[in-house]
Amino acid sequence: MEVGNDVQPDGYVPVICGLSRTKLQDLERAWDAVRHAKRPRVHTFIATSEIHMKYKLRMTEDEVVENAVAAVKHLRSLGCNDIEFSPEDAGRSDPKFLYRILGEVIKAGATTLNIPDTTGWCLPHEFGELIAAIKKNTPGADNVIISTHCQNDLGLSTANSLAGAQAGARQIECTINGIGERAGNASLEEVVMAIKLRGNDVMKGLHTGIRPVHIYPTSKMVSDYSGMVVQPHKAIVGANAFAHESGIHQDGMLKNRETYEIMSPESIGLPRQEQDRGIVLGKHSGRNALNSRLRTLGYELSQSELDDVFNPGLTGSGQGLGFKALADKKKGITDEDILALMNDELHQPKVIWELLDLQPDKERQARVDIMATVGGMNARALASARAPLCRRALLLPAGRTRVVMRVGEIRRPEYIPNRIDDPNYVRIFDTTLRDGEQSPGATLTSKEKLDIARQLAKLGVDIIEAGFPVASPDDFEAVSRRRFKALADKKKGITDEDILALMSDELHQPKVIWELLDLQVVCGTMGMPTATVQMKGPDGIARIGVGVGTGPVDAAYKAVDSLVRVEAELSDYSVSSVTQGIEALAHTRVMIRPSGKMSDAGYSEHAALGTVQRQFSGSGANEDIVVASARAYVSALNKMIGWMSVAQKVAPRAARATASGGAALASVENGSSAPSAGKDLATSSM
Ligand SMILES: CC(=O)SCCNC(=O)CCNC(=O)[C@H](O)C(C)(C)COP(=O)(O)OP(=O)(O)OC[C@H]1O[C@@H](n2cnc3c(N)ncnc32)[C@H](O)[C@@H]1OP(=O)(O)O
Ligand SMILES: CC(C)C(=O)C(=O)O
Repeated sequence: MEVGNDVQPDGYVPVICGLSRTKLQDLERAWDAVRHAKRPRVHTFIATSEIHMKYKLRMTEDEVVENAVAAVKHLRSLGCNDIEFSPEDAGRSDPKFLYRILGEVIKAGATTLNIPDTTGWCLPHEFGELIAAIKKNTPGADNVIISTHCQNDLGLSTANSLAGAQAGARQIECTINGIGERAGNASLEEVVMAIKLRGNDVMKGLHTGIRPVHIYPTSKMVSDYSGMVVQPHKAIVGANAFAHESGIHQDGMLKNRETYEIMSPESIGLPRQEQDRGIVLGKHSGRNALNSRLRTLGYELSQSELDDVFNPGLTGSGQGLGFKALADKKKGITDEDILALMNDELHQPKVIWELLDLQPDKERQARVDIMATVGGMNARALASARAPLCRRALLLPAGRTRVVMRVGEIRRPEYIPNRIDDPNYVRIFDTTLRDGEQSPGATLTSKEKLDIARQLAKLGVDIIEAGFPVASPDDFEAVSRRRFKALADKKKGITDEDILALMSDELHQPKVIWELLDLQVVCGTMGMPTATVQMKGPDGIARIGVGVGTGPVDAAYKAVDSLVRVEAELSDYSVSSVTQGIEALAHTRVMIRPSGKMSDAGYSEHAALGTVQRQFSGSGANEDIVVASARAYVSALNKMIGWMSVAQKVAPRAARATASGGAALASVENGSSAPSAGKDLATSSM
């Protein structure tokens, strides 16, 4: 899908927007980046608070108004007729000055007025009053769209955005997972779901065009790509958002899920087994939750049997370890734990499914052939699961539920830059790719940005702010590549710059330069942890490397380093389990940066931090934590090598910076029979 040009069957195509200061050079670059989109928009801004004007801009009010008006007029003269203007730090600006500057930019041709609470200073009632006052006192405000852009410094960004919409704003700027500068931005998923659930009853019918079933996959993608982990208790998309730990809640959930859930996980694209109901068995669980899980596992217990399993100490049977005692010792009780608890002659399950055949295959999959008698009829099914989950596989057919996701009815009015025909429609303006990427530590490659933009289009966001084109060649490319195919179609002469941008596009894919084939680790209390890896290099030849480290992961990384031979420092490493239990899938994220002889390489400009060394993220998932860790590391190394090869080709500044890194690579190459990343840089940039 060519984001910004391909029209979806219902007529939807997102607006593609680029951000720009009021400087002519920025404006032209931004327009150049977006103008081939079907619906191009430029967003220009200048600060209006006393503190920003005096210390940052060193401009008077009159000069600020003059700059703003000139910028909007210049954009009009370039042919841009969808123009958004923001008075930066509006939340701390004098409202009277805001009415003045906003009135002037409307006269000059602005179509959307965005009101940023840049420092997250306002309380919800204040921000709502500010929006209402702007609508009331700004000449011409009735003929434009008023928008909100709320930062989260006091944790109020979602509340402020909603207060703004209730006061008349019809565009909300937000980011996926709420990522952004400092404490982040209003989170798209929170804003959208609040409007979806409460828009009708308490917000006078407000609604959006977002398709919520795409929320969870989008959140996951942004988190994986940016390396910004979502906190477990984050509203809507956090790992615990639909999990229930305590007995009273679990009991309620089993009786009716609306007792503790105001939306279903399926509605945001997170499938859940119906009979699970998000119940996490643990020390706070009660009998009802335990009994429900036992039934799912095939056990039908009488009340006294259940009491016995739940807490043998209480029933006086005193036989074995009960559920409560086990839960006290262990965080998170899995099906395997329960099966072990029940591994007692007294508690054999009723035979519902009978195992006929079990066949582990080469890919460590177990296939089971099972037979069931359901309602007097014989049924037979084949199921498979990864070894060692043979038992799980047995349970699959009984437990599987098909989750049907409904997109729901979307009422999206025709797109007119300064008008919304439906008075209650709120446009969703996503700024993940610009403001979100301003999160210190977040890095996104062009390919990742394009993937996210595609996902945002699936989600149905009205406007995608794709970047700040003047910031760097990378940012320009990230905005403009959304329409490159269309550019090639329309443009008669493709310039060198176009070709370089396209080339960097190809090279920017985190393509597999080095591939991890096999990994074996020996570790324990005796001796040194040692890892052996087999990897396929850029020349397609498989080689074996060995490393000794302080632990198994360190040893694996050293083994990878012995083959890849680029100098990288691990700046962050985290591991989380995707599912519960001993067989849980480990999900590992790493961040690396060039080091040693290459430490001069990979610099780029960051809005908040100035010149910063780029970091490269990678993630990997596997049942084996060391394999997951090695995959994440190799993926980050591939990204770093890919980025540096592009930097050498398309960005003169980066090329200077990478010169010493390149030399280091070349010297490695000379002394080694393995192909170095340097050789790959040379060949892949041809
Ligand atoms: C609230 C926000 O999120 S705003 C968006 C923040 N995003 C970014 O900054 C994107 C990344 N930024 C960059 O790459 C760089 O800062 C650039 C390319 C935009 C500018 O780089 P430089 O020209 O080297 O300027 P630098 O960043 O050092 O300083 C900013 C300059 O812009 C001026 N400026 C800031 N905002 C504006 C504005 N809206 N309109 C005009 N000038 C502005 C500042 O006063 C300062 O001017 P000075 O150099 O005369 O003192
Ligand atoms: C550019 C503006 C809208 C901004 O990001 C802010 O003020 O926070």
